[in-house]
Amino acid sequence: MAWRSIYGRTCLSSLSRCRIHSSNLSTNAAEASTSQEKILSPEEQELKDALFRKRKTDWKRRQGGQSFLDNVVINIRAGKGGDGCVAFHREKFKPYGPPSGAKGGRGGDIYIMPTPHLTSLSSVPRRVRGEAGGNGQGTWQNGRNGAPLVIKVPLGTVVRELTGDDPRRAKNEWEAEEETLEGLDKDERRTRWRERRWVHYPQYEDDNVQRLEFKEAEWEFFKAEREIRAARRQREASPITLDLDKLEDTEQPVDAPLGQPRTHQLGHLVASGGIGGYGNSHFLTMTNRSPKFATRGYDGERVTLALELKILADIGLVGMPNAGKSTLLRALTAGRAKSEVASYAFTTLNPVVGVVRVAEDGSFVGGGVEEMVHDETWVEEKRHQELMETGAYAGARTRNQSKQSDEPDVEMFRFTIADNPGLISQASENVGLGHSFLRSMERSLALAYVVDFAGPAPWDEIRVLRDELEKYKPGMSKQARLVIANKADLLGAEGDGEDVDAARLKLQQLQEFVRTELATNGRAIDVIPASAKFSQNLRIIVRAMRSYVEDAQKPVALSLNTVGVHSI
Ligand SMILES: Nc1nc2c(ncn2[C@@H]2O[C@H](COP(=O)(O)OP(=O)(O)OP(=O)(O)O)[C@@H](O)[C@H]2O)c(=O)[nH]1
Ligand SMILES: [Mg+2]
Repeated sequence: MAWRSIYGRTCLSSLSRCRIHSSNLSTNAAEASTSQEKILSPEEQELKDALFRKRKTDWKRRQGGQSFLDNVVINIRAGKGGDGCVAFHREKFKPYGPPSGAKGGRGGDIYIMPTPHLTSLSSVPRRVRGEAGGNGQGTWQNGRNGAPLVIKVPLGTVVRELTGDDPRRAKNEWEAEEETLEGLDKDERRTRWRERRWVHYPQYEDDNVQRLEFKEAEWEFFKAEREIRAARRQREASPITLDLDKLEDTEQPVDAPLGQPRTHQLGHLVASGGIGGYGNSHFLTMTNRSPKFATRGYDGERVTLALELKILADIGLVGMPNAGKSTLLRALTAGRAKSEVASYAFTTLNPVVGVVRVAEDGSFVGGGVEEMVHDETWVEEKRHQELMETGAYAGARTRNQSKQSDEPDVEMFRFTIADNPGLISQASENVGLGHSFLRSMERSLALAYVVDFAGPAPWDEIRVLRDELEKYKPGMSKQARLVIANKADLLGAEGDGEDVDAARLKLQQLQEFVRTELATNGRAIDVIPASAKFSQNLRIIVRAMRSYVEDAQKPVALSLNTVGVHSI
């Protein structure tokens, strides 16, 4: 403990030194930057911003999509079995009692279970060690079993066991033992092998190994171990793959230690604990009345699992950069989903999920205010800052206070919606941000194309998006149920009849394109003109999205009981 605290103090003091040092640095840097800002002309500033954004997107692209999703590799060791015991019963007037050494307990199993309370894999430990079984004791007392351990992961986690020569895989229990025996000659190997498997009565080891009974027991032990190894190899041939996107609330009986519940919600078994060793009473035979050896417990299974969290949003937004996906997400969630909005391409670098809460009358939280403008984030921040400085917020009501008037009273339904990075032509060849982020949408219940309706040919955008979805995964474009023609406010903005007619014609053209060229699973794709920025037509979008989610959830609810559970 002493060295720990000393170590801690040293670290802290050096840290605080660093902080002082860095704060000096930052003041200098701030001074430098203010002086630089003064010198930069607007064009230069713009160029600097553009370079910064380019660097940001390039960096993201170099990640190869790995940082879009939560990916972790965890190393699991189930508990070791407890050792058997060598003991003899002793009683008054009974100096040579029978062997009374009992069995060791079983090592704790490791389970994995999805839970709705987690949203990321950050809290999942990278190293998991199961509880070891207790050693057996004299007077026939078996060791206690190790308690099972449940690893909790967020709903929507995909679990894969790493096998073969994957460099991230840790050695399994047999390979680990083999490694310790490497380079030893035959006799030494045999001695080590015995040491790991047998417990001897004090000072009887040399005697034991000469005895015929021991040799016979060793041979039996060897045969049993061979079977265990074969079973393990067989298990490894079908690696664990689990798709944990459904909650499980079934209780399973457990072999828990005394004082713990007999049934537990465990989830899926991923590593079994080692079997406990036999006590010397197990080796009692007609010929060997006082066996002076017992076996040790087996190591628990060791597995390496790769966990990947797929963001499970009910609706995924797909669109080219700048189409207004992030603005739409903010508008639908009343600004609660903090997705950045700006007028340059690839503002959004990671998927962002928001929750849309719908009331019985079809209105949604935050959607009651028709005139609400969702502008670019920096513009909004600036506006807020100004209002703050002028004191306009002094009498403002809190969210809860304003709830009664602005928000629907009863939330009847909620669904999640994911804003994604922009998808562009040739994304499959790693242009733009690539298309690996589509993984997070693979399992969305429905996809919605978001296009810039004010652009010259919104149908071309849809064509590109559809092709890229198909290149990522054939058939994925059939998940699309909706086309949102965003920025409709820019058409017919002059208010004269001609403009409005032209906008109507364009909408008809778009609908015609969608009807004739987009493949569906026998369902019509809706086309809804809207303005995310000025919160127009959003209720219709929410109603449509709600119906897709309800449609998709019906068959899921029916097949809940038939979902295959992987057991090992
Ligand atoms: N006039 C108008 N402008 C909009 C509308 N929706 C979004 N915009 C503007 O379009 C620009 C891009 O919006 P974003 O929401 O960042 O677009 P995005 O699709 O998320 O872009 P990326 O994140 O780069 O893929 C911003 O300047 C928005 O203010 C709209 O309905 N009308
Ligand atoms: Mg965006």
